[in-house]
Amino acid sequence: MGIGLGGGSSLDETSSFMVDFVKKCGGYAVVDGGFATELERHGADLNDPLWSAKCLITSPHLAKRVHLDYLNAGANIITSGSYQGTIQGFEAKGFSKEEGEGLLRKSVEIACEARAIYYDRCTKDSWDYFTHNNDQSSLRRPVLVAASVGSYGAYLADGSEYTGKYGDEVSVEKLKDFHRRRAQVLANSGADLIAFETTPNKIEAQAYAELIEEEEIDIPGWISFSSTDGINAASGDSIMECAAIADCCKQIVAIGINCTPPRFITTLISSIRKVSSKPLVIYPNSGETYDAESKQWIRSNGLVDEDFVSYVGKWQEAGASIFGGCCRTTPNTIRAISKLLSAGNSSKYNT
Ligand SMILES: C[S+](C)CC[C@H](N)C(=O)O
Ligand SMILES: N[C@@H](CCS)C(=O)O
Ligand SMILES: [Zn+2]
Repeated sequence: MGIGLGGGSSLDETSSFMVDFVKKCGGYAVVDGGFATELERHGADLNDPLWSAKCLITSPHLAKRVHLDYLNAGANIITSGSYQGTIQGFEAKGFSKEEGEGLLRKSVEIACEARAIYYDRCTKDSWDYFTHNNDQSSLRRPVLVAASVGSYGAYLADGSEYTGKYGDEVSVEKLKDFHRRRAQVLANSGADLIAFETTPNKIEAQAYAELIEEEEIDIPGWISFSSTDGINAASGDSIMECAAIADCCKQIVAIGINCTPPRFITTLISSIRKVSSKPLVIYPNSGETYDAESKQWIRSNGLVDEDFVSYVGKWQEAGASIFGGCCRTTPNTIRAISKLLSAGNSSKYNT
């Protein structure tokens, strides 16, 4: 059972959802890292139009394992394997619409099962600890399951989530039609929130915001944007204009930047802060660049986990409160982020 608001929650409850969750987690929350990256580390071949969503068909056990890896590393929010899983994409593989919808639901079920396993272990561990130490300090962390929605560009599987250049024929209406059914299915899947990830442009943010209102999507969500220059969204649209669209939507409870090099994040946070006071979720990639043709990441500089983690304090100072990693980050990254933030928290309480 999740700790989400569930259907029929009031707008007031929704608007404070993420603020309350972050408070409950101790003033910051940790998101998981690269789902696809960790699947690959376990041997999955994701060279496929469905990319990480391929595992929903071929290796659901691995998906559960990856969620558990991230929970064990300290994540408070895990994102489902539905990023590049679309009903259209499943149909192209020969599945029926109903089967495609079933695979989307399954992505959330797998994440919920991982959370249940994690909770069970925590209960057992803390009971063992309590009986031996008379201390309840190892009680379980709060965990949300976020249903991932990748952009239209992700579905195109040509890397256009990093360009946002969809062509003149792609309108807000067309994007709404593209995303409609998946958003409805995921909103009713048992997820606590929807994560609209790696959004490269303004029209897609507009499409999400309108869809949420029109379809009465009644679970909270976040919209996070990609950037390739640290100033604008990936398409070149102003990040402030993109964030302002997300800010106007009541169901959107956090705004973010993901799958963007760490070195670009601080300036983007400052820009978003000019137009929104909603919680900010930051989960950059490793700093490498994605080559859509070979489906490989190309190393652009020598960033390693430790370098990534050294930025986190600056992002917190700039006003973000939810931190994690995206592509090419691993449970080690998430473990290091968790450690750093909890050390910061205990030093606050000790001074
Ligand atoms: C976030 S990107 C690395 C996902 C994969 C991309 N949409 C592709 O299919 O090439
Ligand atoms: N969370 C996604 C990637 C977003 S860019 C995944 O790893 O499947
Ligand atoms: Zn990513």
